[in-house]
Amino acid sequence: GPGHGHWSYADKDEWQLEFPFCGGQMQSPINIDTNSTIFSRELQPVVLAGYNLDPSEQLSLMNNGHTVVLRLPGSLTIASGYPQEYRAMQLHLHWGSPEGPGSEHTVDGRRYDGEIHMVYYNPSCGSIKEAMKKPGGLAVLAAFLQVGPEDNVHYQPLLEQLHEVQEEGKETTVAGFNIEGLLPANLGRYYRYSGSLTTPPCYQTVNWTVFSQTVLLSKEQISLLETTLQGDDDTDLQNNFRLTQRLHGRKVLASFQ
Ligand SMILES: NS(=O)(=O)c1c(F)c(F)c(SCCc2ccc(C(=O)O)cc2)c(F)c1NC1CCCCCCC1
Ligand SMILES: [Zn+2]
Repeated sequence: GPGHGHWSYADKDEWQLEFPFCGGQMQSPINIDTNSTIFSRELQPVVLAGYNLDPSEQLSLMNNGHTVVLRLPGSLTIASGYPQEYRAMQLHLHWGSPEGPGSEHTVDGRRYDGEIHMVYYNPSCGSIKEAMKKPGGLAVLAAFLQVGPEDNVHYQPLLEQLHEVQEEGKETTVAGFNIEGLLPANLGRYYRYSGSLTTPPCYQTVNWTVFSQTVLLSKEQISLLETTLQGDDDTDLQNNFRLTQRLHGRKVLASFQ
């Protein structure tokens, strides 16, 4: 609850008492109504640079009580798809439970099993702390996770370490791997809109990209994500998604017709 700066997905209606931006008019996530999106030929395919990390590189993986976060080197950049330069900060996941799906964005009212967020900052906005408070200071590449017929080998380096960070606050390291493999193959078909962090402090400074093509993981991999981690006071870390927010007149662009 409000007052001591700590928040949970259980009291998401009270976030705005403590974090005023959470009650703003440019909040995320949103439902993407595919009949209302506007095609924009300016939206070029997203091109990523520097993502095939050498196994000698050690990345921090941490359970921060709200999600599992993989810290990313700033050498990972978005080379195209945005007019500004963006450098990677971290990636994290959102998921549901064995009882139901847990993506943050929805498409035509459909919630997917999970969602990956790769978070970037615009270095011309200064430090990360300054960038996250400036419009366009942050960019998030989002992709939906969906149950498919077989294991997704690209997710194994992450998922096989989850048991090492089962408790809140636990941290481990993951050897460098091909981070781009965590995203869909087709980075040319996406939705773009201006929104916010989906967690307090809900800064309205995020340039969102939501890929149309989903990422397929096996049922066992999705189940591992849903049943391994613990949040506060040893409760299962599940359903770590915020409900969709009103557009308040915002337009959602599409890179495809
Ligand atoms: N979907 S999202 O991108 O808004 C998002 C979430 F939904 C998230 F739930 C999270 S995790 C909750 C926020 C948090 C808590 C602890 C720590 C820490 O101990 O270092 C850090 C962050 C989370 F970390 C993020 N992304 C973060 C937002 C907080 C800080 C801004 C820069 C990194 C992006
Ligand atoms: Zn997120």
